[in-house]
Parts: sequence; structure tokens; C-alpha cells
Amino acid sequence: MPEKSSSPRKVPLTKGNVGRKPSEKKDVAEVSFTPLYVSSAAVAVFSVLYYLLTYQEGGTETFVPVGLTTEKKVHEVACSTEYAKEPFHDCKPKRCARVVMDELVAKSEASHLRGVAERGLALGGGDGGASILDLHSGALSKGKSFINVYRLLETISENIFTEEDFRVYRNVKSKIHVAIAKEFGVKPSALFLTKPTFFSRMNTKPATTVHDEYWHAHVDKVTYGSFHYTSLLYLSTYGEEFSGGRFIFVDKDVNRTVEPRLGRVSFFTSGSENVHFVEKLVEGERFAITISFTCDPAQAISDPVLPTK
Ligand SMILES: O=C(O)CCC(=O)C(=O)O
Ligand SMILES: [Fe+2]
Repeated sequence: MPEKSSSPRKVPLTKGNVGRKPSEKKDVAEVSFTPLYVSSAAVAVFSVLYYLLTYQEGGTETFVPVGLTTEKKVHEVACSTEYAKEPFHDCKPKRCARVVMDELVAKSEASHLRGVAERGLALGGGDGGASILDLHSGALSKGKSFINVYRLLETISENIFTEEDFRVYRNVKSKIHVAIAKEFGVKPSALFLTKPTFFSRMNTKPATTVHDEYWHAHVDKVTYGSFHYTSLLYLSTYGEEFSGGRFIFVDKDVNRTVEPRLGRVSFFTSGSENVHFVEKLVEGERFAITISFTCDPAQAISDPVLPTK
């Protein structure tokens, strides 16, 4: 996965429930087996059953399942304090949340972008479990490092990308921009696209560099620096094209998952109220786009355009 600069991605922080063994999970089984009272035995049986049920759930609840089609599902969270010192009063989060929308982006647009991801990533591809393509900078995973896809394209006579690809990309980005601005009460003109904004392809191959370790819990604001709002557009479907690979919010009480599906948009405030990670893939390939927004005009990037040969 890309870095905010060219240095290797910092291994993100881990927190709360991530990596807990069942024995370390919620303390729900403090059962007292006092044989004198039937009621105690009943409580004990109930507690053991409760523990077993909780154990099977693994302390994880599904926030948005793959089978649900939701116009909008919102989970409010208390904002972390890290926004307090920042300027950007007309843009930085006043309330924090995670939002999932299945009808914002058309399936045809998501399918089109899936094609762009496949065509672009076919020109490179990392050795490990995660590859990225950034249409803004041209960064494309290749082996253990990155190449510039636009420089590569200068040497190829074939046209890999079209005007239409970039038009769809910009249109989708604009829809998400407007939706985030509306949800968080920000004027669209006070919110800017920022980097890195990139396609990702994940598979079951073991990581060969730290860039490939997508499964660490992290805070986007810390990992990428400029982010205030993170969005993800999923380009493939959990349970159909891959298993594992669910997106997981790490919360104190329980982990909450978003199951990716083609065309699903998930966006959230980028601070430590939204620690998250992607589960390791078990099978198949998973495609997504991370589209990032900042309140800092100095960190803004322009929309990508098809380079002329
Ligand atoms: O692909 C995803 O679901 C999340 C990726 C992510 O956490 C990131 O790009 O920072
Ligand atoms: Fe992230």
C-alpha cells in the first residue's frame, strides 16, 4: 500500500481487539458454580451459553453485510481530540461517523472502474498480497517496489486507458466528494481531494515488503497525514469473488465489519475514532479504490486526466 511520502509505510498502530485470542476476549464468563442454589446453576448455564455464543461471534458484529442494499447506513462515533488543534473550522469534523451507501455509485460505474484497475494492474503487480495503482501520481506496484505507469505507457503503442476511464473516475470521485460534504455539513468547496488516492488489489500471497501488510490496524490520519475523510469504493464482492478481506472498525466494545460489494461506498472521518484494518484474504482477489479528502488546501491534488502521448 502506498505511503504519504516515498518512505516505507509505517507499521500502523494496533489497538483494542485486534489479534485477541479467544481467551483474552470480553470477560463474560465469570461464572460461580455454587452447588447449593439452583438459581446459581441456572446463571452458570446461561453464562456458559452466553460465552459460547460470544466466542463464536468472535467479538465482531457485522455493521453492513454484503447481502444488504442500503441507501445509507450511519454509525456515529465520538470524535477523537486530534482535530481540536487544527484550523480548517469550516471543514474539519464536528461530528464523527462511518457511513455506507450502496446506491451512490452505479454498478456500471463500479464495473467500469474495476476494468480500469484490472487493465492498469496487469502492467505491474507487487510480489506480495497488495498491489496499488495511483492514477494521480502514476505509481504502480511492481515486484517489491513501484514504477510510473505513465512512463511505461509512453513505451507501449497500445492505449491502455481511455478518456472515458478518466471521466468515470472523476464523476465517481465527485459524487463521493458531495456525499461526504453533505453528511458532515461541509461546503464542497472547503473539502479537497488529497493523496494517496489509489486502486488496490489484494490477494492471498504472503507479503514480501511492509507495503503489502494491509491487515494492520491503523488510523488513516496518522498513516497518511493529510486525510480528514477517507472513502472506499469497493470493486468486488465478499463471498463471491473473495473470502476474508472484510473491512473492520476496531472499537472498544466490539469490532464492526463492512463486507465489501461491487459499488458499495464506505466513508468515515479519518482520525483515531476510526481505527480499522482489512482482514487477510483467505481466497480470491479483492479490488477497491481509496479516495481521500483533506481540509487543508495545501494538501489538495488535482483530478487526473489522460496524458497525451
Ligand atoms: O480497502 C479497504 O477496505 C481499506 C484500505 C485502507 O484501510 C487504506 O487504504 O487505508
Ligand atoms: Fe486505512
